[in-house]
Amino acid sequence: MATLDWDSARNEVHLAASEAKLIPLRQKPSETDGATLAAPLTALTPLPAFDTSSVDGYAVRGPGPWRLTGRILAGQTASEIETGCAIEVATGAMVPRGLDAIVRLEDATVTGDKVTGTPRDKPEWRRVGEESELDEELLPAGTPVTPAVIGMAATAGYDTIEVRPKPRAAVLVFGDELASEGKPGNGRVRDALGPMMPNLLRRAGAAPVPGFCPRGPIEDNLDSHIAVLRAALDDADIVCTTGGTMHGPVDHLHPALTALGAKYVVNTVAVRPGFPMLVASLPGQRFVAGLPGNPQSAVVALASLVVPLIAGLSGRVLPPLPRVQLAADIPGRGPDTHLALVRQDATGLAHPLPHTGSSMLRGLASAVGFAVVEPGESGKAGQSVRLLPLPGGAG
Ligand SMILES: Nc1nc2c(c(=O)[nH]1)N[C@H]1C(S)=C(S)[C@@H](COP(=O)(O)OP(=O)(O)OC[C@H]3O[C@@H](n4cnc5c(N)ncnc54)[C@H](O)[C@@H]3O)O[C@H]1N2
Ligand code: MOO
Repeated sequence: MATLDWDSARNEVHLAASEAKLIPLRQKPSETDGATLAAPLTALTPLPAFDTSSVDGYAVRGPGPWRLTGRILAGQTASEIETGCAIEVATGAMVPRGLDAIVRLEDATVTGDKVTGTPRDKPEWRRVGEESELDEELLPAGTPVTPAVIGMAATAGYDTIEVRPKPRAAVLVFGDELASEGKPGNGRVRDALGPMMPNLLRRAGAAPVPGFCPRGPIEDNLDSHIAVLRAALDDADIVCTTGGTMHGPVDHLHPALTALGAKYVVNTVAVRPGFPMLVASLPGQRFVAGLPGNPQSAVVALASLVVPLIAGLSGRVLPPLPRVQLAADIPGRGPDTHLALVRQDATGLAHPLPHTGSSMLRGLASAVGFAVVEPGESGKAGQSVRLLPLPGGAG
């Protein structure tokens, strides 16, 4: 399979994942934070569902003074008000039919059962259907569920809503040279990706699979790779592997994928760093994302391909990329897209960071994301470019 340009690779992954969208579930709104609406949220009643007082005061009909005949508290039902009468109403209460105005508590004088006062110019109650008509679409399918969406669903009277869950993700770390504790040295490096990737995936909207987030370091032989991939694919929609994407003596990812019957969606991308990144689909609507071993390259691959994978499986659009203005020049990388680490200052200007080698994490740790320098171009100070956000990146 030929190397794809960076935008095509993202689109291909999003398309393949959209065709394998996760099956919707019905859940209580409060349990759906981070999921995605599988169907439009429509108004089950007009909103508000009844004319509702927006102040504490007196509903009145006809010219004053008015005779105080009753009280309606929030939660009670209201009938009609007669001419010449006043009914005390609380904020949030249903207003009586036929009212002309509401006189605020602080604008009213009550003497015995007589109410006088002057209503304000604007009506002091919310009209039925003011926010939405019955059956109006409040939010489209594909909307990410946030706490505000949960509140909207509850307000609209939903006991359950139909959502696609967060894709379940596993992380398999390959590399016999990796140590899980202690200081690096004597040919061994600390595993940076095992601790980092599950947290990045969580920030990117996936649900880490217990026991597989991370799993590793996995022994560098083909049988171990096949066995652990098979086990992870039982429980995960997305299995992210780190390392072994090349064809060195102990790089077993490609042969393992072949043994499992995987089909490449993307296999290498014209982007620097991170070009050996891949996404493959497996039977049962499962995906493997092969992230290169160099730590920054693995993160580039996650932001480039796994974020669209999560979006597609969730039934969301490919997240549009914001734009930033560059504070300084950034070199291009010939025919490849260059993803350059940047931090943003308080005015929003994007400053290129030092320590950008693909084996380094120092620049990444201060980055908001990657400035996208287009193929064949270089970035110029003052230029507006796309920003690939780093999930959970520095603010
Ligand atoms: N002959 C060639 N060799 C390499 C090329 C190339 O074009 N021709 N490209 C280099 C680039 S660029 C990358 S990126 C890597 C990708 O290699 P792999 O995905 O097979 O990764 P590994 O070889 O397993 O590891 C690469 C590097 O990263 C370190 N590593 C791996 N995992 C971790 C981890 N969890 N935490 C910290 N560091 C990790 C590993 O020790 C290696 O130094 O291929 C190049 N080679
Ligand atoms: O492509 Mo590598 O991922 O530059 O380090």
